[in-house]
Amino acid sequence: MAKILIIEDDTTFAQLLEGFLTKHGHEISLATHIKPSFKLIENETFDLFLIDYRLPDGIGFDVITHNRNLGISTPIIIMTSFNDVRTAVKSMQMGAFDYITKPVNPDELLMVIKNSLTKKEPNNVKTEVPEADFIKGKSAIADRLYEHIDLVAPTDMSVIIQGESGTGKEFAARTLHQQSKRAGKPFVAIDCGALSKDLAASELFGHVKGAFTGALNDKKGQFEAANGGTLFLDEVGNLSYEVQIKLLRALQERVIQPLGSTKHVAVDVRIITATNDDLLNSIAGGEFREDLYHRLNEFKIQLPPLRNRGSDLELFINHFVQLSNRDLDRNVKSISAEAKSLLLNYDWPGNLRELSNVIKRMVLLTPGEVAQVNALPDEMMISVNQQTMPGSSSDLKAATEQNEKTLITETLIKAKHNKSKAAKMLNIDRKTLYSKMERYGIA
Ligand SMILES: Nc1ncnc2c1ncn2[C@@H]1O[C@H](COP(=O)(O)OP(=O)(O)OP(=O)(O)O)[C@@H](O)[C@H]1O
Repeated sequence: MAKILIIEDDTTFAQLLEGFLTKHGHEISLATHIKPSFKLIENETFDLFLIDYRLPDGIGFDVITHNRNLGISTPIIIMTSFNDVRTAVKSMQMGAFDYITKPVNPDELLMVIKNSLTKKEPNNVKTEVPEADFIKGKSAIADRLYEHIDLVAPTDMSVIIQGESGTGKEFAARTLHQQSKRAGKPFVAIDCGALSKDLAASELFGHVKGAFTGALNDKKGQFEAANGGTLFLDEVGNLSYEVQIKLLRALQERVIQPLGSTKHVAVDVRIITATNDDLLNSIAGGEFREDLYHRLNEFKIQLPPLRNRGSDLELFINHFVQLSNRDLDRNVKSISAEAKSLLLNYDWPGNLRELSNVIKRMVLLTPGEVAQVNALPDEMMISVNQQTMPGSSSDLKAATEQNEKTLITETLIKAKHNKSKAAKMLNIDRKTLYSKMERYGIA
């Protein structure tokens, strides 16, 4: 049983969730707005937060930031409409545990809650995933990527891994460590996006008792924990300017000074950093120190977005189906042509993380051996159709075709892919619907 705070302004839906989760043994508190929820969060201890992305007085991110500043590392699940997925993936960078798209599927919700409760680690220290759960891919772009990794791994060079959210930067960092002389020593991964400004220095460099209010005992920092090994700083661009100065010093002088201590501790740590953004923009904006950037950027690895990985997409789909079969005790052996076509044509803004979530959901919703298109989020189809719309806005024929295509897609969704029903709703016969679907490439 877990104590869960739901922040959702749609009260009917919130009560539905409350009833459902109470029935599954959880204890639920409800809030409809962000501000009053802060009071609850400060006064009570929860095991999990389930938060709507759009709320009347803010967005789900505000709660993430609030918790981070208070040093609260309770997992957060963001509930978002599919249209907000692009921004929701950002919540992952900020330390939210997971997201789930609306309309919320009850089985999926239970699965996501179970995952986040079992992996309840402080969200700034990342949990390790078994190596067998990863594959490298076979495309030319994957070959080039792993050539670079093989080349730089055995050296002691600092590496910046750049890539969109969910492209597998942490996996790349772990691979670098495993292929280095430091493999027998610790690999410590820190999510700088989930660290509050105040806690970042203490987390990295440690502190002595009494260094600040709340420092009740001496604490070793992650630099010391990683001694002899590799320290992976994810979202390094989020470190404050003061911590950047301390980090630069640690790298240049190979010593750290815990907060409140006069002692210097020698450390031998290889630094690998990751960033979603081009840090050069942050340098130009004065938020990131140029000297630190050059110290960190002895070698740069660019991770490609999933939409540019060509044939790897299909490999990843099959890989995630196998993992999901194992984890969810399912037996999905194939994917229908319609569903496959959607998966291959969608542009995956949340990259491997989004793909893994969508496949997990698909497998969960497939009791038999063949996954069908209705196990995929409906909005994926709309998004794919919008991406492939032809013509410019001044081309009347193309515009009419676009409207027709969108209308057909949306009606098919409303009719739960029953084509006879969809044809009736569109006031055309089934044959015409089939020929139009074929013409517009609607799966
Ligand atoms: N090569 C891979 N094979 C299989 N799964 C992978 C691979 N790389 C990443 N993943 C999966 O994709 C998800 C995102 O990976 P990861 O956390 O490494 O991405 P990231 O780029 O560090 O994300 P962020 O920018 O949000 O920190 C994880 O669930 C991970 O298990």
